[in-house]
Amino acid sequence: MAASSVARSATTPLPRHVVSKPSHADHLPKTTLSFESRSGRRRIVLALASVRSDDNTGKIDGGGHRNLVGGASELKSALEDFPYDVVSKDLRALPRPLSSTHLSNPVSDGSRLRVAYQGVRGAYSESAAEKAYPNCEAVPCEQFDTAFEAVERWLVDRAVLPIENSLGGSIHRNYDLLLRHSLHIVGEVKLAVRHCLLANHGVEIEDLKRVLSHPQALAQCENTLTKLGLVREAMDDTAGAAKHVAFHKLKDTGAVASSTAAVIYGLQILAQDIQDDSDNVTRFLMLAREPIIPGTDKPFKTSIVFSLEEGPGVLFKALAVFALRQINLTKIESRPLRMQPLRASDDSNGGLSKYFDYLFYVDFEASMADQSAQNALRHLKEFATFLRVLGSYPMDTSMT
Ligand SMILES: O=C(O)C(=O)C[C@]1(C(=O)O)C=C[C@@H](O)C=C1
Repeated sequence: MAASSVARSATTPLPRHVVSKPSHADHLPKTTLSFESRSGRRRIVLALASVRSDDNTGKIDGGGHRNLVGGASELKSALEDFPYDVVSKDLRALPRPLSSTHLSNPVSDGSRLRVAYQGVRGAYSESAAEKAYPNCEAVPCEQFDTAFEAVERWLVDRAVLPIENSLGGSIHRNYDLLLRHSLHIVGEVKLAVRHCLLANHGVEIEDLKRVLSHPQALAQCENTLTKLGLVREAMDDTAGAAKHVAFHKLKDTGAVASSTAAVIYGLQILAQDIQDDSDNVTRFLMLAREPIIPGTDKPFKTSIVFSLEEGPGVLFKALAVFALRQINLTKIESRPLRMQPLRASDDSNGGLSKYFDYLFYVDFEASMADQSAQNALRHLKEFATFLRVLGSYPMDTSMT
């Protein structure tokens, strides 16, 4: 927290109520009060237990609760309860993730490409954003939806979000959001994910009873965590789990996260490479407001989503449009058609059957600039009830 002070004036009264409650991912204490300087430049955030700011005498000093001058006694005692000293200066200086409430407040210095990712500093998604866009300004977002919205509202230029992992499988939420939003896939990036078991200094592996992490990360370390007999608890992201363990100085709880998160949050690494397979790779999508012009100068991939009529062999027919043209499919995923998950239809026995309705997401190895890809999609359109091209983009052919 900065050491400047903000005086209270008649025109800028202190807020009477709690400004925001932290989300599951925000492990700063229970309540956050924000104060803005009159110039609007400096924002001071006090994170407290529940406080009424009925102080009408003094000023709040941003240097910390020990410097609080002339404030309400309630505020003072609340600040005393707040475990301030568990947070290092660096930890407090970290950017707070964007939440949907921040989305009406655009900030940009206009210089570096701003790239949204889900999680807090030290998340694998941050590394993926930096790999996809070297020298970018990686912008943390609380949720996947927030990252989509941040691009749509021009708060950031791109988003980099996980879509599948070689051990844990698909990140279904992002498949659903791809359809709900109108962003374009402009690239992909693969990241080798090497998980560590982190804990506070002085804690031994035998002391641990629980472990916190992102559900995908917990799933990728299933064997190790089972062997250790640890109770798993889901958090919004791996680095958020590390931050929580550090902030609360937990002694019986570890986190599954990256070695970068260990450094940022001052934790020790109890075990390295704890994922079930050493080849653990997450594929991330690069998303933008505008599509890129597909080329043929390098290997391209195209991602589409479609739905089909109910009937024998329709999915076979849909996939055949690619096989007929020697186009290789790299991924197929089906998701419930949420607007209309069940369809009633006359069945051959004269009754009324109910079918689940699906959306099919397919990635294929061809550029939309290739005639064969255009022909395949024209063919598919003849019987698909819905078809959207999500993007045609250069393949990440690196080994990670
Ligand atoms: O929690 C993180 O650090 C993330 O970046 C999220 C995420 C995911 O959603 O799959 C990304 C990569 C790993 O597969 C584990 C977790």
